[in-house]
Parts: sequence; C-alpha cells; structure tokens
Amino acid sequence: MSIRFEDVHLDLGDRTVLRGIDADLTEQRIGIIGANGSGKSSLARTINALVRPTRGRVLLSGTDVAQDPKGARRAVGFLFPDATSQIVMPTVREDLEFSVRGLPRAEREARVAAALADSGLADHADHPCHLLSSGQQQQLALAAVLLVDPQVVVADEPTTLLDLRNQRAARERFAALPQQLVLVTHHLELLDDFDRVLLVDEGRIAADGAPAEVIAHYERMMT
Ligand SMILES: Nc1ncnc2c1ncn2[C@@H]1O[C@H](COP(=O)(O)OP(=O)(O)OP(=O)(O)O)[C@@H](O)[C@H]1O
Repeated sequence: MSIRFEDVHLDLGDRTVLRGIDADLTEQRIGIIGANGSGKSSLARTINALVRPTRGRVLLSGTDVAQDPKGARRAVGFLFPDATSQIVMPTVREDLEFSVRGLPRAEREARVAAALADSGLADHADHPCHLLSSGQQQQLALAAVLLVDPQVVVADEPTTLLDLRNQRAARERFAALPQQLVLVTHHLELLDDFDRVLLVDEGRIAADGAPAEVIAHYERMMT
C-alpha cells in the first residue's frame, strides 16, 4: 500500500515535532532512523492516526487517515517499544482471543490456535502474560497484531528491550512477514536488506534512500 505524507507538521504542547514531512512510501521494507527526540515515533504514529498532524495529511492508498481513523487502525498493525503496553489480558490465550473478539467462536478458536503455533507460544497458552520473557512478550504482541490481518506493520523500536538472541529471532520474524513493514529503530543492522530508509532530523527528512547511503549520512551527522 502507499503511505503518503503530505506536508505533515506536528506540534505537541509548545514543541514543534514534525516540520513538513513529504514522502510516498510504497516499498515493502522501510526503515526510519534518527537521533533521540528527532520525531521518528511521532511520525510512525501518524500512520494509523494515533497522532493527528497539526497541518498536512497522511494518506493510506489515497484515503486520508483523519477521514477514516478506524480503517487506518485496521489496516496498520502497530507495535510499541514495550510490548507489555499492548498486552491487555491476563493470559496469552486470552490476550490473543481479545484481538479477534468480534468473530464467531469456531473461527476465533481456529485463529488463536494458529497464532499460538506460528508464534511459538503454544506451550505458554495458559501462562500469565506478565511471566513471559521480554522476547516472548514481543512475540505475543506481534501475534496479536497479526491476528487482525493488517496490510502494514509499523514497529516502533521493537527490539530495544531484547537480548542479542531475541533481536536475531525478531529480525527473522520481521523478515518473514508478508506485510509491508515500517520499522523505527536504533539497531541499524536490522535495515541491511531494506528497500528504503528515511533519516529524520529535528522533524524533517534529512536523507531518504538505500540503507547504506542513508546510514552513512546518519553516521556523519552523529560524529
Ligand atoms: N505528548 C507530547 N507532548 C509534548 N512533547 C512530546 C510529546 N510526545 C513527544 N514529544 C516530544 O516530541 C519530540 C519527538 O519525540 P519522538 O518520540 O517522536 O522522537 P523519537 O525520534 O522517536 O525519539 P527516540 O529515538 O528517543 O524514541 C521529543 O522532543 C519529545 O519530547
């Protein structure tokens, strides 16, 4: 799908966070990088109307997310840096069931069973979510997001809390996603084989292109 930013500005309180973002993202694998506080998360959050631009528009395949925020939330699965912030039910199974609560029982159960198997959490189905490791919690959050069949997954620093082994596992899971993926990250090695990387600096796009070239620009900027 096309994720199009048209002159997106964002003021939060007395801070100007985004200062005129223009981009049309159609690639399958898109990275967003930049310094702390540069506006990456805020930009990512405009994609599913979690944050509304003060000026400008965000269009998903031509539809303004402000006109159809519910549609945007269906189309865009969002992963937060801390998976616990999006786990809402006491056990793994219940949390997955919550994602598909509107569906008929048989379909709900079939989907949850498939999600448990795909995410490797079948052995933990009836365990309390808070006892899962950070890596497992992240798997659960991703599984819950995927249960609603989003067209795009936007992941905001999903590997920040993970150890090296879980970072690698997460990288493989993200690589295997059939969905379009927008990944905000400080783990630049995750972006090696991405199609496109945006560098955000003080609310503007400072570089936009192939990973190697944009990462080199970022490294020069940070020295
Ligand atoms: N609700 C808010 N009210 C006021 N300012 C905010 C709010 N949310 C974010 N900000 C500010 O907006 C700026 C951009 O924040 P954002 O989280 O988008 O940056 P980021 O590039 O994702 O940073 P990081 O790499 O540290 O996660 C920061 O200066 C932050 O303090």
